[in-house]
Amino acid sequence: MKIALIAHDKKKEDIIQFATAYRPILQQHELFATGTTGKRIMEATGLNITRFRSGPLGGDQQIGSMVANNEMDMIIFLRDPLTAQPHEPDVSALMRLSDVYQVPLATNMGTAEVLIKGLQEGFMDWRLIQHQED
Ligand SMILES: O=C(CO)COP(=O)(O)O
Repeated sequence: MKIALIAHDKKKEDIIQFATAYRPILQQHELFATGTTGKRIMEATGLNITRFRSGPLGGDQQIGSMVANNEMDMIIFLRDPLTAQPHEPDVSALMRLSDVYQVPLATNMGTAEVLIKGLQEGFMDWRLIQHQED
């Protein structure tokens, strides 16, 4: 599966903890991230991650483009709900596209844990069938 990992600045430590805790699961998949998030996770965990631009410079849009091409299976996006983001339209656009294409997207740690455990249990296997149809 192709999984995107994204976190706003105040959630970077949280996503590093998440990636560390679930490293054995994550390393079985193809990982993508926005620029700074990916760099921080790679440094902390050694996971192999394809990095896009930083969020404010278009990284969310690049991941959105993968969603629109049906090339992204899951998004973990730990958002900071208490800080205004200069690129809020890009953030909203990514969430909108995920809804358009039925791509599971977690915006907080609680949902992220459910998604990653569900992934391990095979709850995402429907995406494999969809890939075969493309
Ligand atoms: O701003 C972001 C998502 O909207 C994240 O970008 P960075 O990973 O580059 O900090």
